[in-house]
Amino acid sequence: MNEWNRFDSRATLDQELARFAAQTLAEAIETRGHGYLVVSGGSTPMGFFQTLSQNQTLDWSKVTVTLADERWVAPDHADSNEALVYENLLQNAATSAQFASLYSGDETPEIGAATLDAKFSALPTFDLVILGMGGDAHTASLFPNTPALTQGLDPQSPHALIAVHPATAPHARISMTLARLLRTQNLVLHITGANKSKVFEQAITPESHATDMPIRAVALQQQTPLQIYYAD
Ligand SMILES: O=C(O)[C@H](O)[C@@H](O)[C@H](O)[C@H](O)COP(=O)(O)O
Repeated sequence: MNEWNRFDSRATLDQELARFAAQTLAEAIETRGHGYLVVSGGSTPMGFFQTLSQNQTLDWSKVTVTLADERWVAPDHADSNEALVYENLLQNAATSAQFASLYSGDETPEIGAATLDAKFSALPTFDLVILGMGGDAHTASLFPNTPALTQGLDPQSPHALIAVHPATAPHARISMTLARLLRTQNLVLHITGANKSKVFEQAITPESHATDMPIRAVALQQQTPLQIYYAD
């Protein structure tokens, strides 16, 4: 179920992923009048964001962008994924896109998840979800060995959002559950560097467990085919 798309350079990867995203969103607008794109934070997607933001043929006013996860910080904080998306993706041609924030402003991500869960559960099937992965095999904010992981990886979870307190990364987080992330027409894992490729390969070996390597649950699920976009 995993299809690798390997590119010679990160620049080519960014261009091809931007082309795929734009084409997917254009088809969604054509068939149902609106496109839904879920992106991830971190450093990997910056070039992709900047490339996609320059696409002038897409009717961005009919696109909603949201995030797979968010750090529980105000949107003007340097570590906010929302800030990253505004500064790099919702620019140029893409300024007319709508953005659905995962940050409610509540004191904790637990309250935020409760506040926003109904809204994110009710969003239609996404057109494209683009995940990243950390060197510890977390994806979105589904971190290894966190109490919230059981619910986060439950394919039958009735929740779209959970609160996460990673022991190994800064900030409390809010994350989409795997169940919500998989309700998408297209699922992409965007990774760069030989180390991440090795981590992914290790996660899918029979000896690995999703509690230690959450990306395993994404890679081995049978609901939505996973496309891996990769460059060294
Ligand atoms: O908010 C976040 O941190 C992310 O959404 C997270 O899941 C990210 O995708 C990976 O940690 C990869 O991050 P890098 O691209 O920085 O390696």
